[in-house]
Order: sequence, then C-alpha cells, then structure tokens
Amino acid sequence: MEKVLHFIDGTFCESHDGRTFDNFNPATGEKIGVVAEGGKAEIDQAVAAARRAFKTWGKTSAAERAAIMHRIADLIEENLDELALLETTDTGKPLTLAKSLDIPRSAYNFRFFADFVKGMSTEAFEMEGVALNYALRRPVGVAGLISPWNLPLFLLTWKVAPCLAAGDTCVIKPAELTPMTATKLAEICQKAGVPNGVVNVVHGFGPDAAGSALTEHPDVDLISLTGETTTGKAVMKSAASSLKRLSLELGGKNPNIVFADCDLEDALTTTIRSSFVNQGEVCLCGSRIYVERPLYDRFVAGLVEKTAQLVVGDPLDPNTNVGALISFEHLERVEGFVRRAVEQGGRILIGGKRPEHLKHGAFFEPTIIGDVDSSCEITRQEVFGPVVTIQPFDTEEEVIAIANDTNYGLGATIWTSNLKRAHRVAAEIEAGVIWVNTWFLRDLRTPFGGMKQSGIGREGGVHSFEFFSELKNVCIKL
Ligand SMILES: NC(=O)c1ccc[n+]([C@@H]2O[C@H](COP(=O)([O-])OP(=O)(O)OC[C@H]3O[C@@H](n4cnc5c(N)ncnc54)[C@H](O)[C@@H]3O)[C@@H](O)[C@H]2O)c1
Ligand SMILES: O=C/C=C/C=C(\O)C(=O)O
Repeated sequence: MEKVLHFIDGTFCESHDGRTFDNFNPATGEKIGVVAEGGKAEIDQAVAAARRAFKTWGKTSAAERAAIMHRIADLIEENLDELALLETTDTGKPLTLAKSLDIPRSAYNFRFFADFVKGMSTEAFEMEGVALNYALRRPVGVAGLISPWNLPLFLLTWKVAPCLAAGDTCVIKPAELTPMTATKLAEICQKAGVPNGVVNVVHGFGPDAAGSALTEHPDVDLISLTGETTTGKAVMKSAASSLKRLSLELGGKNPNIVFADCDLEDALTTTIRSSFVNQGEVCLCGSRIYVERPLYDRFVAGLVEKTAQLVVGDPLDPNTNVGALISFEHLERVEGFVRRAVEQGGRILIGGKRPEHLKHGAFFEPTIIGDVDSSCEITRQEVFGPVVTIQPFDTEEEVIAIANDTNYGLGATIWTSNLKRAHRVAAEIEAGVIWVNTWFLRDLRTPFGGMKQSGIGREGGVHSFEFFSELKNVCIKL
C-alpha cells in the first residue's frame, strides 16, 4: 500500500515519531494508503531548509527560475495520466475532469507565471531636475502555502508557481484529505532541477497540528491559504504574532442571476456546470440561482430536465458527470443542510438523497431546492456540494439586494443580452470575480479573490507578485 511521505530539504521522509494517518478513496470507501503525519518538528525542519535555500534561490535570475518552471510544467504534462488518477482516487472527482481541468491547469499555472515574471516591470517617478525614483522588486523569503482538497494540485500550483517565480521558497501543507499529488509535485520539482529546500511538503492536519505550526512559525514571512472562512480567521489570528503577510482565498455563496432576456440554452448549459461540476465542490459554484419571473418556470423545467440527465457514478467511468463527495463526513454535512432546508420550507425539485445503487461511496444526487428565501440557512451558508437553490425575482434592484445579502463576496454570474444592464449589475454586485454570460472562464492576468468574508487580497498576474515580492523605492538626487 502506498505511503505518502513528506519532502523536506530534498528528501522524502517519514515523521520523526513515525506517525501516520489513513487515506481513503471516497468513491469506494476503501483505504488507499497511509500518509506521514507531520507536526511542529517537521514544520521546523522544513522552514529551516526553506530559509537556507532562500539565500541562493532568492538571488537567481527570473530567467533561470522560469526555465525550471517550464520544465516542471513539461513534467506535469508528461505525467498527466498518473496525476489525474491520483487526484481522482483522492477526491472522488471524475477522471475526465481531472484530465481536462485539474492537471492541465496545474501545468499552465507554472507556464503562465514563468512567462509573466520575465516581462515584469516596476515603476519609476522623475522629480524633474531634482531626483529620480525607481522601485526594485525583491523576493520576501519563506512562504507557507496551505491548500484545500477540492482542486488539490490546481490550487496548490496556483500558489507554488508565483512563489517560485518571485524567488521565494516554500513549505507546503496540503489538505489532509488529498495528500497524493502534492508529494508527486515534489518529485517533479526535484526532477526539474528545483534546488533542495526551495519546495518542501509537510503533510498533516490544520488546527493544533502541522497547519497551525506553519502559520505560527516565527521564521515564515508569508502565508497563502485557500480554505474555509473559519480557517482564514484562525490563520489570521495565529499569524498576527509575527506579523506575516497574508493572502486568504476563502469560501463563497455565489449568486447566479438570470434575466429573462438571456440566451436560455446557453444559460441552462452553463448553469448545470456552475452548479454541479466537481460535485459542486468549487468555491466559485453559483449556489444561489435567481431567475427573473417571466422566465422562472421555463428555466426551472429546463434545469431539472438537464440535471436528470447527469450521470452520477464511478469517477473512472468516462460517462460519469458527477463523482463522489470528498468524504462520508462531508456527505453527512451536505445531507444535514438539505434536511434543514426542507424543515425550513424548502421544496426539493430534484435530487436530495444518496443514489440507491451507490451507497458504498460518498455520493449525493445533484439537488435543486425551491421555495426558499434569504432567511433560510441553505441560502446563507456555503454547502460546498451538489446543492443549489432557485428563486424568482421581479426587478433588477431587488435581485441586486438579495444577491448582496450575504457575508460572502467571491463570485457572481449574470445572464442577460442587455449590455447596459450587464455593466450596471456587475458594478453593483459585491463580489471579486464577476462573469457575464459565462462562468469560470479564467484569464490568469486578472485579479482573483474575494470581497467581504470571502478573503483578503488578490491573486493572478501582477497581483500574485504584489503578494510574493517586496517593492523598495530608490530615490537618487540628481
Ligand atoms: N476562494 C477560493 O479561491 C477557494 C478555492 C477553493 C476552496 N475554497 C474554500 O475552501 C473550503 C473547502 O476546502 P477545505 O475544506 O479543505 O478547507 P479547510 O479550511 O478545512 O482546509 C484548508 C486547509 O487549511 C488547513 N487548516 C485548517 N485549519 C487550519 C488552521 N487552524 N491552521 C492552519 N491550517 C489549517 C487544512 O488542513 C487544509 O490544508 C471551502 O470553504 C471553499 O469555498 C476557496
Ligand atoms: O474552488 C475554487 C476555485 C478557484 C479557482 C482559482 O483559484 C483559479 O481559477 O485561479
């Protein structure tokens, strides 16, 4: 049985005390391996290695770093089949999705930041006849990179790539439920020529464990976390003592606003994806659907019909659209949300239960719930599963108000063929990432991140470099 190890200072290793935890495939319920369980000792060792490595890595040229990063991307692409299978076994997501989204995007994260760093410029201000100011960009130091389980390698590389491009070194703490591709990435980094200590991986849990040991560590300069809002709050607290720079990509409860003048077929097809892709376990999923009243009945009928066609099942079967949730524990959480939604007056339009023939795994039917309002728990809290609510609305002002009536502010989608309305509504919605007539279409140069309790800071393009590097101004008297 596979043992997933830490990677510290260029060596794959167990924990000092030999501790491990079990790893399960949520689609079968089977134990698939054991994972080295790190704690403070392993984090200390990894941070020390990253600090030593920073002395030289931080001085390499952007071109050298970019060349290594392109080799990492090449190796990810060469190992696509193996990486996709590891991701599917760990998460329960369809293999077709891991092959078409998770792994290709992971390779692209490295290519994108490798190319981007070579074209970076800084600012200069001339005080005519008096002085010339220019800014120099420098790496910060050691970064703690903490990733979630839903898009394990995709979201981890979204942090590792800009970190390496900027000249920082890192200690990675992958989600405990999905450790496998992080250790595989370490292997790839080593093969690609990343020097020892530049990338370290320590497996383990979050609170009072490897995660908090990393966020509390006095010699870690930056923490980039993608995870739940409650985790973001805990991390912020523990990082305060050493005043670490933080990037927090947190949860969402994203509105999907459908106006009656939209292209119905397009809106329906994409809404199926924005509701249920990756079992709804994407922070950007449009979990609150609002439809303008004249279109409401037709939209609901169309959405229910398309949802009924989704194949829930074996993630390895190429016909599967919806795989297993991340764990049985999460499945019970999702079921609890649905049960309470019904208790609060919600009506299940389709789904709402575990499929009869798939009880061996953590499967849940794609679910649409109507007859809810903004007072229901289901419209306020992030479910992070294949569950959406749907409500009618009458006016633009009304839907803007309901869409914004949330503590979250990550994403939003607007469906309309009225260009002026699209601009108007986009300007009013309180979310960091807004799509009009599309969803999850990503240009990695654009700012990505959440407002309100969905996070702090932006990633992508120059914004990632703002986080992973220091700017210092040089003022020269003329
Ligand atoms: N905004 C985004 O870009 C984005 C992207 C993906 C997922 N998410 C969010 O992530 C959540 C799902 O992922 P998850 O369940 O893995 O999140 P999580 O917050 O439970 O865990 C994320 C990571 O943080 C670690 N962690 C937990 N508590 C910690 C602590 N006290 N100190 C240090 N580390 C700690 C975990 O071990 C894990 O590696 C959802 O809320 C989802 O919306 C956000
Ligand atoms: O589950 C969350 C998805 C996040 C996506 C990104 O961070 C991205 O596309 O860069």
